[in-house]
Amino acid sequence: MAEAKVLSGAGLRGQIAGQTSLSTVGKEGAGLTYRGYDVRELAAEALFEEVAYLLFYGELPNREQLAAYKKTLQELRDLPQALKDVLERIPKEAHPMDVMRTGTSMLGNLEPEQSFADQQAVANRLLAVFPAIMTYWYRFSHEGVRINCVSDEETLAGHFLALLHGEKPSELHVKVMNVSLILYAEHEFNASTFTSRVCASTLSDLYSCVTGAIGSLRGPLHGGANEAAMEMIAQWHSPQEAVEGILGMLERKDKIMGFGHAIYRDSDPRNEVIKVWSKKLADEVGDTVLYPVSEAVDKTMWEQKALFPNADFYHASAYHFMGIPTKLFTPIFVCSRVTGWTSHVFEQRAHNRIIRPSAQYIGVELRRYVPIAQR
Ligand SMILES: CC(=O)SCCNC(=O)CCNC(=O)[C@H](O)C(C)(C)COP(=O)(O)OP(=O)(O)OC[C@H]1O[C@@H](n2cnc3c(N)ncnc32)[C@H](O)[C@@H]1OP(=O)(O)O
Ligand SMILES: O=C([O-])CC(=O)C(=O)O
Repeated sequence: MAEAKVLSGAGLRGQIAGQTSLSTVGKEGAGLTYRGYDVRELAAEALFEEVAYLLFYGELPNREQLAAYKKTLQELRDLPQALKDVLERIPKEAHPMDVMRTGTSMLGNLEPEQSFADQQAVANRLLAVFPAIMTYWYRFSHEGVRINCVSDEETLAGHFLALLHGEKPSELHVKVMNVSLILYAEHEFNASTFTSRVCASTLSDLYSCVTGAIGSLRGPLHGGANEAAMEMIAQWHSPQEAVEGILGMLERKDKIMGFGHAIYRDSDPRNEVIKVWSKKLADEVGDTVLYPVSEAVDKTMWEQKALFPNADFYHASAYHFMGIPTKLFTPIFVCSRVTGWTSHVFEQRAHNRIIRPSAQYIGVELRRYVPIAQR
């Protein structure tokens, strides 16, 4: 047996667990890059579809390539009837992340990945269909409406908002959703991506890799934090109340959702971007509570714990200002991160060895079996 090193820290922190050419996270002076591009530049300039193409194919598309890729995705938006039937049977009280997980799994039964040669087609299908999975279930179970899963919207950002609200979204909202999808697209070996790579390393199919990743993203320490942050800030009616609330939570040693990070040490580069857009949306809706409350929490966390808002914190208020129900926040993360997950699966498959670390045994020493009558 190969000799294994015992790790000192929990959570595999600081261990290099594989290679990627997709992104860098927290690299000195670089913040967050996707295939060498600064995420802040991409968020300012690019379309989410361009970023998806970049992750999948390694380079930004030219005008023709982008037009063709957008068209491919547009043509894949509709849901098969059997999937609609399943979504109609999921109760209103279900968590939408469970709906996304079930939707992915059901599609994997209806349109299985026949061979790894199909992997890009499956990734495109999932990317194109997630907004409809989420909104078809949501609007059927909450409003009794069977929506048309196809829209005239050119981009995935606009398409999602159009399906959710049943009307053409404003330019500002499409822009912010596009930025949000770019910010969430890829993040190296985070928990959900690592889940997808572990699954891929057994040579499993792409739907299984994505289903596992959704389960992993669901938790409040990972993607679920945007929803948890919203629930937290929504309870305060003024910055003063928020400061008192946070101080009380810190006193009780509660985790403050939307703050801190496993890799970044003093800021999350995605935060500065979404914070600006959240402020613009606050001004648009004439908000005088939620944004000031968020800023008060931000300031107090820095003063008290030197903890900074991660990508999730100002996403909460930004999504809220766009009229998105809180329980749909984390599924939007899925709509974006599916690009990162599937790109990682492709990398894993291209240079695969089954991921199988060792454990340090801390249980009892070898002992003899005791017959049941003698116990
Ligand atoms: C898109 C994303 O997935 S970003 C992450 C989203 N998750 C959240 O926002 C949940 C809240 N944050 C957290 O739970 C953590 O910061 C994590 C899970 C993101 C990272 O966890 P770790 O890598 O273990 O954090 P780290 O090692 O920096 O923690 C250092 C100390 O700060 C504390 N701390 C870290 N984050 C927080 C927080 N949000 N609230 C209160 N205390 C915190 C830790 O408890 C730890 O204290 P200790 O040394 O007394 O145990
Ligand atoms: O990298 C992480 O641990 C979590 C994160 O920010 C992400 O997945 O976007």
